[in-house]
Amino acid sequence: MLKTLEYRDGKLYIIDQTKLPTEKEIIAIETVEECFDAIKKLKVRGAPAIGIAAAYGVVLGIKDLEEDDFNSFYNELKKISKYLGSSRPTAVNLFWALDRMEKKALENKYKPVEEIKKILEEEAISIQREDEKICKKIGENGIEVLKDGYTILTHCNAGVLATSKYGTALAPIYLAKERGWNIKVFADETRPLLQGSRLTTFELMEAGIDVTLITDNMAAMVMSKGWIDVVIVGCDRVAANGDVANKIGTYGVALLAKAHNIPFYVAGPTTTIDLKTPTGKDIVIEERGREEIICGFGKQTAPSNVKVYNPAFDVTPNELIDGIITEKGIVRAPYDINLKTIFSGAGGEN
Ligand SMILES: CSC[C@H]1O[C@H](OP(=O)(O)O)[C@H](O)[C@@H]1O
Repeated sequence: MLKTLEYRDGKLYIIDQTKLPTEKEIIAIETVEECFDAIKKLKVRGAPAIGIAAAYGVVLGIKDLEEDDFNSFYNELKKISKYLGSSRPTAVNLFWALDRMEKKALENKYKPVEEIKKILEEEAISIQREDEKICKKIGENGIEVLKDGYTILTHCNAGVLATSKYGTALAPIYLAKERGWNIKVFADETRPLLQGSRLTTFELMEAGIDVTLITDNMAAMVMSKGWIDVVIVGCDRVAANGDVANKIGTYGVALLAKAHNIPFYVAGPTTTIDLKTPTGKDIVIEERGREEIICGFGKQTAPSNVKVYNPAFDVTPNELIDGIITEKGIVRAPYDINLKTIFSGAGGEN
């Protein structure tokens, strides 16, 4: 299985996902600026992977700090955290990971700064290791919505490349394959950055899983033919009422699934659930550059001065979602109650 991120000898190694599928280039990230750039340019991407990378970004940013009193050190750490947090606004895992690193520093405020740096390095490693276990659990919980012989449609990439391992939406598919089930996948190409055609097809084929690439505007026809048994997608932020921000186009896929009576599931760790954000209307949607649409991957496909709107995410209202597959179980409606329940540790199928 691919390894999206690896921290060793004080450097963060990532697959540069902007080069996939034609080049599998591993790059070393040695500074917080390089980490910011990698997240901003989607060299590393996907909510959990962004959070893990940002945690290591804090480690890289503090390693050469010379402040030896806690308050000065902590002020610098907060600046580094704020800087990394300005890279992308929608995936809540980024902010969750940064908050966790800040809290860890505060918990150890009476220790020597050099010891705190070591503790924070260990905290970032823990975040990555925990994500591996969480994604495996999402796979185990998510397999409940699959059957041997099923065909799944997915959008964007919520696989290994978006996490530390296994993925979220793709985790149940990998587990089904391990169990010897006959599983097929239709992957939306997912314009404009083509995470589906560049990344999802790449990683599923590497794993020997039957995947068919379709353009985004084919999903309706494929569903109308009865070829899809279930839709599973990832998530970048789940609001307290169960509205979900995910890659642009997800909302349309959810509407199509409803129209064709196809179950629609979202998969993600509880670190992607944001109880502080009441509804999907309150989620900040990242808008990206015009060049991604009019000049995607090197070919100009529109007049250079055409007006462009390029939101990287959209929001799927909770009423279109049959369940949210987490490491603590599958959360179902009423989401405003049941999302709080899994945070109270009660967890499990609702
Ligand atoms: C497992 S989270 C994956 C999630 O993140 C992707 O966004 P991006 O490629 O812009 O980082 C997409 O929304 C996926 O569903």
